[in-house]
Amino acid sequence: MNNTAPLLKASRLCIGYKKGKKEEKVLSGPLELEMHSGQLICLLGPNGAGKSTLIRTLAGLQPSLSGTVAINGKNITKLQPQERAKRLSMVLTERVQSGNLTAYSIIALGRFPYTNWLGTLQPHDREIVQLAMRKTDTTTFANRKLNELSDGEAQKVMLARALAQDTPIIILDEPTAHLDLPNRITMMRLLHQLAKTTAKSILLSTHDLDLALQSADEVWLLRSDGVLTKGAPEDVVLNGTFETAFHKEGFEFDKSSGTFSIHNGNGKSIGLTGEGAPLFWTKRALQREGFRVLADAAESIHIIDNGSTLQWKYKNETHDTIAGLLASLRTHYSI
Ligand SMILES: Nc1ncnc2c1ncn2[C@@H]1O[C@H](COP(=O)(O)OP(=O)(O)OP(=O)(O)O)[C@@H](O)[C@H]1O
Repeated sequence: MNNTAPLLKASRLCIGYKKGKKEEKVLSGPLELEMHSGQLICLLGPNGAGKSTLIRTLAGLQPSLSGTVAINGKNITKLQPQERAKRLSMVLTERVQSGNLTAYSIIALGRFPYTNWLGTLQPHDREIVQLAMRKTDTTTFANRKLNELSDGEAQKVMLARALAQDTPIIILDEPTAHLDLPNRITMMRLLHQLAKTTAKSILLSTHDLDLALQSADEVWLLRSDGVLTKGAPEDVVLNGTFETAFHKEGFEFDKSSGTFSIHNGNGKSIGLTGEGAPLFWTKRALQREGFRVLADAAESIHIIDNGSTLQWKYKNETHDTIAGLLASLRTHYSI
């Protein structure tokens, strides 16, 4: 429980679309949601569940079917655009049509709620823009035009713009979508640090389940049937809610490693004893071969770690490599 007043609060919120005059397509609700200072929240769910719809509704970019969204206790629909822009910034996945603007100009636009009608930047505004560029690693392409940047570079520019806007709430729709793995990790680490060090409240939607489980303070799991469950990442994994939200025939979620299995089982089970990295990687190899690694299996593999060497004992055989162990298992199990 968080006892501080929420920065953003949704009450009895129903999200979806109007189909004609009377009919509604309700995607989820009624929802009770809160975003608190210092929190990084990851919104997860399968394709089409309604993540973007929820994000747009919370940011006031699309109307709710019913219920309210309040920022600092004030209904978002009653906030003047400039007032709202000082409290909430938004990063969308789609590329903005920027004409010929440079990355710097786009990032500087983040200061618009604070500048005069001419958009003149004061030294203080320029400092914030520079800081946003340093944090997002966009300084090197500041003078390049946005439409000449890669999708990943453009995405970093849009985050820099949101940072320059310097709002207590930041909402991002799939900010890691176009990034390579190192940049995805950097982005999630940056957002996590921002929430902690600047007391911002950050909500993002993502399909990067592993990174979300590692970095979120809270996850919101939106299932295809519209049910939304909230909790600490570790709680939703251990109580099975996480697995249920992504349940699909032929997929298996391994709670001990926090990963989905991409391999079809061969119907056989095997036991495994060992520790640390050798245990983790041996289990991965066995799962790739289609084995279910179970504590009560009839036969077991034992990993012997002598400090400088590793060995895998199976029946009366000893193997020096995982490849050797797997070759032996294939022979024994005729797989
Ligand atoms: N303008 C619209 N009018 C009616 N239905 C819409 C509209 N936009 C989206 N939808 C539908 O709403 C549902 C949720 O879409 P949404 O984009 O919110 O899902 P999502 O969880 O963000 O999906 P993804 O992970 O694929 O990005 C989908 O069935 C989609 O077809």
